[in-house]
Amino acid sequence: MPGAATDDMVESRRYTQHAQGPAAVLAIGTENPTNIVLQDEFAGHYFSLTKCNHLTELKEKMKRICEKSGIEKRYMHMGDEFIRAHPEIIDKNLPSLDARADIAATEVLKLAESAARKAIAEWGRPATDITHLIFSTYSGCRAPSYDLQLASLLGLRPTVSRTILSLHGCSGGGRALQLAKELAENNRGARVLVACSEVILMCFGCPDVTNIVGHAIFGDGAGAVIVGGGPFDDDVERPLFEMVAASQTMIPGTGKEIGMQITSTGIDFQLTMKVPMLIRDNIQQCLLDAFRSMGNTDPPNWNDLFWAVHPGGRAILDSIEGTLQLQPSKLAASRHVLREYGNMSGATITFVLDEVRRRREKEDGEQQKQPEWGVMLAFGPGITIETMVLRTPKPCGLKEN
Ligand SMILES: CC(C)(COP(=O)(O)OP(=O)(O)OC[C@H]1O[C@@H](n2cnc3c(N)ncnc32)[C@H](O)[C@@H]1OP(=O)(O)O)[C@@H](O)C(=O)NCCC(=O)NCCSC(=O)CC(=O)O
Repeated sequence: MPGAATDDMVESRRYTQHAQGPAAVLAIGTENPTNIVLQDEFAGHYFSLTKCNHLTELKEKMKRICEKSGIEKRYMHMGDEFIRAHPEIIDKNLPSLDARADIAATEVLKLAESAARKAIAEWGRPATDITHLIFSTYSGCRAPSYDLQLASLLGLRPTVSRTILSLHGCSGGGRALQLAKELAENNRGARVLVACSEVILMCFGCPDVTNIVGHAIFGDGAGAVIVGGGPFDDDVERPLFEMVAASQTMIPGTGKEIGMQITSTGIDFQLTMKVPMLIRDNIQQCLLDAFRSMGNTDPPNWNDLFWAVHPGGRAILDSIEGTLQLQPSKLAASRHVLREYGNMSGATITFVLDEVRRRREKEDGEQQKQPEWGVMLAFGPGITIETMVLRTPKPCGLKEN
């Protein structure tokens, strides 16, 4: 029977097990395959590769989409040789899930490992100090899965607490970072490795009108982030973004607007034309809710913030910029990532965070300081919007209290 002393012990343990202050991003690493696909050559290449040159109208539509995509290049593991070796990938009448899953098992892990090693090197502490691992991908088909394999490859401790997130699509990175924040803040000393790794191999196939936008914008990439709460090891750890408040919202009745389904012929996906408009119509409320959850009754001027927005597509960035009346520079990091890498689904947001901090460091050198407060936004099936309020940490020596 628990007595009073036991209650006190439990309460005191609950108190001492919390971190000091909000969790923070402590390091970021990214990786892509070496194979580059140029966007202005993509339509011709893709229709030849899939043997669909006879679909002339669709091919012309693909060219128009590529021109308007805001993308210059993407990275893709899969090339011509792979398709020649696996003709079932482009034949809807043949099962191809096994072949896809075999290759993905190697490539998803390889990209994640490289991104994670970069993040750990930047963090500066040994990999064995990682207490939690969250892995997000839409390419997982097996157990034990990528989380366990990555933990082994990196030499993490056997007690590392692992979680795998599956098929969250482009919101997977945002979700993983929110979970990492919760874990870091509720477990003093926790250091959470978030790894997001995506290869389009699982989805690649012949074009149709529902998937043509996806084939024109998705690419391969992996991002890794180390998240931890205070106290920090001031000799080594350098917080990059404080993760102040986070929330997830779904837009009711929009389950069919972004969809992914595993079939014997790979992942079928669709994106409807309503996606940019639905995000535009709901984004302001998500932001207001996020700031009100922190006790701010007056929302900030959106142009006083820095922005790390998942570049789901050029039209999504345009619609957010338009509805919030953002200055063009505000989404520059997101547009840069879209231009240089395309949409790498759940991994993309880690590239955007990396780009925001790179720009901040450059601007700080030039004395054009970025705003202290910012927002991270990611979108995925649901439609789900992941919102996180971020803050630039004060330089060492200027810390409050
Ligand atoms: C595709 C675009 C680059 C096209 O640019 P514009 O809209 O400016 O140009 P546009 O209106 O002339 O459209 C060019 C052609 O594309 C067609 N088109 C546009 N959107 C389409 C869609 N979703 N499905 C099929 N076709 C589409 C138009 O009808 C038009 O055909 P025609 O020329 O024949 O008239 C843009 O609409 C865009 O960025 N859309 C958002 C893409 C998106 O949904 N991303 C979310 C990814 S999912 C994600 O990030 C989360 C996740 O995966 O989980």
